[in-house]
Amino acid sequence: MALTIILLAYLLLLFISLFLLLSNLIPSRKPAPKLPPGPRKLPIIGNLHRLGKLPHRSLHELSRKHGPLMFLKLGSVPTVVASSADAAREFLKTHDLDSCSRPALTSSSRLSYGCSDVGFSPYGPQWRELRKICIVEFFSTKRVMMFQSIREEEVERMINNIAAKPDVNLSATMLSVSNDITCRSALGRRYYDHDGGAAGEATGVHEILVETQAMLGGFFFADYIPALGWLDVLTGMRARLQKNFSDLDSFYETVIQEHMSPTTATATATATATATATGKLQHRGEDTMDALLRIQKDANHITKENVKAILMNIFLGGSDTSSTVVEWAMTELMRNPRVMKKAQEEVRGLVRTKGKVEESELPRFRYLKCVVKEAMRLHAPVPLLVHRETMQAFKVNGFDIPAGTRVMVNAWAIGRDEGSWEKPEEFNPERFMGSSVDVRGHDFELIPFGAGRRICPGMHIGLVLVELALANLLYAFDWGLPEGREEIDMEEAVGVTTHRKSALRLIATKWSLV
Ligand code: HEM
Repeated sequence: MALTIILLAYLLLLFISLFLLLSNLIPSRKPAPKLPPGPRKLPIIGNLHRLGKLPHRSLHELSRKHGPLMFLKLGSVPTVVASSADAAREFLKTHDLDSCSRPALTSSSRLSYGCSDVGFSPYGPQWRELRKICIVEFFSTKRVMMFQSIREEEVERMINNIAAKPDVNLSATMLSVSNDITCRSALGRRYYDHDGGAAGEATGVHEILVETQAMLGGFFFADYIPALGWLDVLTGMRARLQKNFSDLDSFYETVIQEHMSPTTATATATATATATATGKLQHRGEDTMDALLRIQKDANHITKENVKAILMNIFLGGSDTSSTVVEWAMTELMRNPRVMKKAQEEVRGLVRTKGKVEESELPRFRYLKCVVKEAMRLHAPVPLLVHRETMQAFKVNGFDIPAGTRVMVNAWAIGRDEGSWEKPEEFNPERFMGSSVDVRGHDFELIPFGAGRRICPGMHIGLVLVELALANLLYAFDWGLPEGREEIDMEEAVGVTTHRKSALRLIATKWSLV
């Protein structure tokens, strides 16, 4: 009996030893992923404290130490940052399909009716369908041509306003012009009062959009440490977001009602082209809003929320970005009189006594195009592009990029990368003369519009507006600083789009050939 017990105990021990041995040989857990290098993380917040006020600059500094492919933990969110052309190519081309979704952030989700739009929608059938609709109804060459007269009229109006009041807040003026053009193209008329504010300051829907920008660039705990999301209520951010959402929603409702009301319907049907002095009704056939409502009526699954969310994309994309490029281009031209003179000579030499620059002339301005590229290289308007999220795990340069990782491509840092650019801090448009490097998403050292599946669909509209506005500003006026000012500061404001911190105030002197 005792022998049997000893034998059983021995067999049990043998079994346990074998089990332990085998479980050691066959690891039950996957090996830890080999993540790209990055700074040391703190408990709970990870690397959140390293983002600073201007994340594109802080991340650029960090990438100097940790390399162009860097891994951070922002709160509990795994994040990879690409800061060179090669690293960007990996995410926007080689692994574009694996990394072309968008994270659902607090503000973008709310303002896009739960990601019912194009810009913040996750990758999938809904995004594909809405993007296609937008490309046909707003971004196609046909539509861009249709809106040409609106752009030319609004830029001419801007030039006349400046001639009347030569002490100009160019930042506000440009924002108003691009907002007016977007409103007239997409909604059929202007929607705010230009002259209500001082010195070109905007009022009405424009103010709402400024707040929208602040919300999209604002910090929400819920986006990084979900367990602390309740702090967003205490900081007042939730209430601000809700107020902004309600303001935008009432604006969309007004526009929709106007487009559905019989008077507007008649105006649209008869395709009137009445440009009134007040700019209150300026329909030119079907505008984008009419088209979206038509599609919504025909396709049951396109909701009113989809329509409103797409409008938000068009407004944000259309107003803020192009004006930022002109703002920084003029800033750099003021700091570089040689370049200013050369650009003015080109425009004035080709346009001569015509009195204004029209869109048909833009292809002839080779140097001006270089100025625009150089301004976008040094001042990428959306410095971290729009954040992406990986859908699959994949490898980059031997490092693991897990699924669900947030991807930030630092276009601002790439534009200043010594590996891609000679003397990157210098504003030197000549670097593009005779170079094939372009902004259209093929040359990863210059990607102000992003690249790959999510590339900006409004690139063509944006570029035309920037070139038209800049060419007219350079043609019509000589520019100086206000009295007592010797130089222009270069500080950037906080936000998704990087504007100047202080408005660009300049004095315009009318130029004429005779
Ligand atoms: C100079 C002008 C502009 C610049 C620099 C710019 C920049 C960008 C960037 C960087 C992205 C993100 C690309 C990515 O994720 O890879 C983007 C996306 C987008 N932009 Fe623009 N943009 C401009 C003009 C416009 C205009 C005029 C519109 C519309 C009227 C517009 C509408 C959009 C939309 C809807 C998206 C989202 C695309 C998607 O996620 O599929 N943009 N833009």
